Amino acid sequence: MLLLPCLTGILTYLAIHFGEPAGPRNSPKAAKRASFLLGLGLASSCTISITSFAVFADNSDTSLGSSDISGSVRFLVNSVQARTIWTSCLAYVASVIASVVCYRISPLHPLAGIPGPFWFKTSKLFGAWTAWQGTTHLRMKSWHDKYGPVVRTGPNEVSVTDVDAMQAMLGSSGLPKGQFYDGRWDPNAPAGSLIILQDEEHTNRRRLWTRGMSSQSLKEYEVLIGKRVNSLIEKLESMAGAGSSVDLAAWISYFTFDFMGDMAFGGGFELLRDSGDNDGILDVMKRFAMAVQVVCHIPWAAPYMNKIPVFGNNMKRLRAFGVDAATGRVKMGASSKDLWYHLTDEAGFEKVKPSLAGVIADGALAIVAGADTTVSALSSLFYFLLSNPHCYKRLQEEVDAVYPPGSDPLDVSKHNELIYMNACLNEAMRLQPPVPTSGPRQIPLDSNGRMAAEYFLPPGTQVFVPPYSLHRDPRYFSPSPNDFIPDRWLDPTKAPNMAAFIPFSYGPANCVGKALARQEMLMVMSSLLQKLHFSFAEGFRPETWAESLLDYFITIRGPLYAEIRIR
Ligand code: HEM
Repeated sequence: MLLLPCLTGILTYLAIHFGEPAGPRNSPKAAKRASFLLGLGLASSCTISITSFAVFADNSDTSLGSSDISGSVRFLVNSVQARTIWTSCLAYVASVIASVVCYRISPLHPLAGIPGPFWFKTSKLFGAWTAWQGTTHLRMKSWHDKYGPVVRTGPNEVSVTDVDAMQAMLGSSGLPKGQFYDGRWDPNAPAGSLIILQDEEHTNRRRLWTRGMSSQSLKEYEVLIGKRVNSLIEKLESMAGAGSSVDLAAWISYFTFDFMGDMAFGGGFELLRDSGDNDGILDVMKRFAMAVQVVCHIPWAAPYMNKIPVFGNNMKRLRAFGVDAATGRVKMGASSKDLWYHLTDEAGFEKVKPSLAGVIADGALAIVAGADTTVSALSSLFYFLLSNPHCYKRLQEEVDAVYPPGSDPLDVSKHNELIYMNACLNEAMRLQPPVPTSGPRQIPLDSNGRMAAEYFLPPGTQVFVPPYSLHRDPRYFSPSPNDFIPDRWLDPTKAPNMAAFIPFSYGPANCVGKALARQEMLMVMSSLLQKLHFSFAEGFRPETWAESLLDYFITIRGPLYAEIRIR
């Protein structure tokens, strides 16, 4: 009797698999089609089972057509037909799942030859669970250590840490973003932000960003950065003293969010002034980042997830924040050529005026992408400097030479003299890249596939190039790839393979804010080190910092307690 639902289950799977229309698997459209086929298969298998039961068994004491409600309930619980329905359903569902899993682990699957962890080949749910735990970067690293430079990390997904494949994956002739990014769409927002756009839309929007990040634009932002750096120093000075214990990571985040608010919306946060996040917006962003990272692994679930209040509410609050900030900026008008000025094309370079909805989405993106990443980089830099006092001492000497007491540490014309600081910053971003796994690219469905090392990747495969694994790969960063050694960036005879260093990603969708981030980080580090001295706070266990770092596309951090003294 179970044979029929099992056969229907296998047939449904084959219909879903071979009838796949052109378009990404797992996309909401494909999910809808699969749901329809599954529903149809389920109904058919139950009907077939019941009919065949009626033919072969004596069912005289029970009636399927009963109009008495309590009788129907009794029927569903007790009757032989009901048991047949339940068992048919279970057999059907089990056979669909078994067909999917068997195909994915079978030699027939086009990624069958690529090594990888067994369970992750069977379903993306394992990837989603790992994402929820924030440990994707660590798992990927351990898999690359075990299986080599190309690892199968999902049913139709691989991770590649081979620099020779980098150009083909991320470079100018590289791949479009993967369906992973579909999970970042807010279905209720009228426009998406730059990070989720593709093709021409991406190129057009990116042009506005590129103008906003030109060297001339960066000059305009110096004043904004300087103002917030001075507020940060004032606040830290007021807390300084022997025995002080200040959460440096939190204070640096107040600084970066205040600055990004100024730059994107002409204001919006006053975290430094308030000495904290009174409105809880940072918390909303953190919870949003966590939820969205899970959805990205199962993008077909995005429309359903938005209906779950915890997730939907965070998205709503974030959207409301963007709209409020934008409304404020429009009312206030331009006081300087901030990012908003460029994103709205106030200078009138574009033939078609950018939509307000797109600018709002990008303003919010600037804050999430620009502030959080910079805090992670700076906090990690402090962690490594305080853990390696000889490096701290050498950096302090450089800052004292370039910006002696009384000189202006915000003078960016001296940034090219900060050679050791740049090396320290590179080394911190190498060991703890603020975007540890980054998002995957995808081999287009209408292409002939690509090669990665000796493996063929068929159309539709998502490809991760995870910075955390790449940056700790002994082939590219030796000796001691897990140690903080800024000198590796200074000695030309031991120069690391720069192609393997991708904290800002690589290619046409790399970080558009890279130059701004570097300028901002050098300005704030020079100022802090000129005026203050830092050490780990009494009783703080530094190892808890590294343990606290979780991968939610951006990095979520724990506290970093330091004792601060005025120099
Ligand atoms: C240390 C600081 C930073 C790091 C490490 C960093 C890293 C990255 C990475 C790895 C990506 C690519 C993500 C992907 O593959 O989808 C990215 C994209 C992006 N970043 Fe940054 N970022 C930093 C600072 C900034 C700043 C200051 C801004 C300015 C607002 C910014 C704006 C963006 C934007 C808009 C994108 C999307 C680019 C696109 O899709 O074309 N980032 N960033």
